[in-house]
Amino acid sequence: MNSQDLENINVTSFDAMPSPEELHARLPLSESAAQVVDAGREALKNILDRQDDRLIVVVGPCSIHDPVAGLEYARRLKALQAEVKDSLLLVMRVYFEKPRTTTGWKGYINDPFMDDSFQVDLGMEKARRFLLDVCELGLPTATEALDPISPQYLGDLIAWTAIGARTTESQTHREMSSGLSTPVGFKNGTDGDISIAINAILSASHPHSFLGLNGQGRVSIVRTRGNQYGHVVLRGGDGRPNYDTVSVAMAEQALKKAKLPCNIIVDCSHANSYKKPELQPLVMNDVINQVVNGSQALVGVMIESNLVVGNQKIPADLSQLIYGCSVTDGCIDWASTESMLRDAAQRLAAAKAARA
Ligand SMILES: O=C[C@H](O)[C@H](O)COP(=O)(O)O
Ligand SMILES: C=C(OP(=O)(O)O)C(=O)O
Repeated sequence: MNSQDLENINVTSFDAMPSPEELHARLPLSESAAQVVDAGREALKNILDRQDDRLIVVVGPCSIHDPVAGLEYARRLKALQAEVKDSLLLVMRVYFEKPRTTTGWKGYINDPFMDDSFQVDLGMEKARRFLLDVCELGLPTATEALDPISPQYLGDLIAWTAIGARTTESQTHREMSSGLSTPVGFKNGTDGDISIAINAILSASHPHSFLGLNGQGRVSIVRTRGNQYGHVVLRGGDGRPNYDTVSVAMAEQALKKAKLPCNIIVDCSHANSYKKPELQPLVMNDVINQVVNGSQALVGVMIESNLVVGNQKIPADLSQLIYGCSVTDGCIDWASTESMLRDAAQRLAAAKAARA
């Protein structure tokens, strides 16, 4: 017997990917996109450092599956940005990698044509093209980093990163976060446990050495500095919300006990709205009340929003897809998004004026 008889028994093939440098050469970062990414990251860090009193709003589709609809969404969000920019820092959710509870479509990178052809090489290229387009419109982007290799391909176009509820406890994701160039929001677990997010912030703030890929696509020992901009994202769990004042105060106490900055973002979707998109405005309203009433810990919100309300199953005949409607979690529609963001901006501006 030799190694070949014993290894990769359950692997059917290895198909080579272009290296991160090859993809960067094909779709280079433009000067205008670079300015947007850099300014977005700086603004996020300033909010986390309390040098900027605006609220972070990570808003956009649960997942990108149609770049045409995604860009239409981005254009609308960009127009709204001008109106609310004094109170809100808008960062568009551009999620390409979906962690599934069991199985399901795993996102635009994994299966860009939604036909189980899994053309990951094209998915990565299309994802990079889309991020470039959004940044060039003038919007900073947010994504979930699920695959630890993807940031080498896309990281220069991202301003904010989430580690999801299913991976916050994973050492691989904590190590990766320690080297990411963006602030990183760690979700509480699907069972509602926030201690794993706090442990993740602590772990990611330290240097790590681990296996990864360099720009040439060569397996490397990655040595990181540690990321000082980790924070908690409360998304509810175990069928219960955790955005209320008591839950936020408990999260704040836990952060203080761990000697970490008290920076909390509330995800208005997922278990905080029982996965019912129409409840997201109520969650957002509650968070704005808390901020207006003086909460020091709440620095942002996340909203799952699309052109059209709700979600749809991926049909066998893709021509039947509803334009602008999520194929993963349900989203609020554009009109509700606009009115939620305008309302929040007005209330925050009025509270600031009253304090002045
Ligand atoms: O935000 C997305 C979903 O909640 C997450 O990917 C899990 O989805 P699933 O339970 O439908 O697999
Ligand atoms: C998967 C997501 O969230 P969570 O990790 O909180 O389930 C998401 O925001 O798309």
